[in-house]
Amino acid sequence: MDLQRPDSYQGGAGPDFNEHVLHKNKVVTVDGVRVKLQIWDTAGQERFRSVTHAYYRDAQALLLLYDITNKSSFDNIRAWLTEIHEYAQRDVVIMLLGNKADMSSERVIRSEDGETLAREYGVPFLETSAKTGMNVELAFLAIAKELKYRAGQQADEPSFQIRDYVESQKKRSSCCSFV
Ligand SMILES: Nc1nc2c(ncn2[C@@H]2O[C@H](COP(=O)(O)OP(=O)(O)OP(=O)(O)O)[C@@H](O)[C@H]2O)c(=O)[nH]1
Repeated sequence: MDLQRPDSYQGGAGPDFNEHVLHKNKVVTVDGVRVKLQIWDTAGQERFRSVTHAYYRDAQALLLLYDITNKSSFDNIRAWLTEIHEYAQRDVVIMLLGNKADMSSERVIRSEDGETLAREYGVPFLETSAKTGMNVELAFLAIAKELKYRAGQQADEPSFQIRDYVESQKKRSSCCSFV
């Protein structure tokens, strides 16, 4: 399964474009099936928004990250969700991630605030740390499971609920960092 590069991308958006959109592939094994995710890491800055529209218009899934030590990054999430509703596919899989969970001494956004926001928009929520790896694999695995489920959905198959799956699997930074 691929998160495809948008058709509109012809490399013609100028040099800034490539500097601010990082592309990586990640292969996740879901129930014995290898799922290839094409990941586009778009810059969050306002001035690159016109570029990012093209990316999330064709995306199958979007991971929205804020930094738990940075209130404005959290406050910006609502604006991103509004943009997504305007430009992304109607059934795009969205996940909210509160990153830098390892930096508990500098935390300004409580885990509950992330959970409340995610609940309001009906999206799964995880706190992650790119530094320690906490919940990072889980985030990609949950997305891959959801996309694989959608691609091969059988009428008699029990439905996969990404929010329930994430809730059952997640590790909380407050209690289990030694696990
Ligand atoms: N401690 C800690 N540092 C992190 C974590 N994730 C990213 N960083 C650091 O935070 C800084 C910014 O990381 P970036 O990945 O460039 O952040 P970004 O939000 O993608 O930045 P833009 O793409 O410019 O919007 C870097 O110094 C990273 O090493 C994390 O989970 N924990």
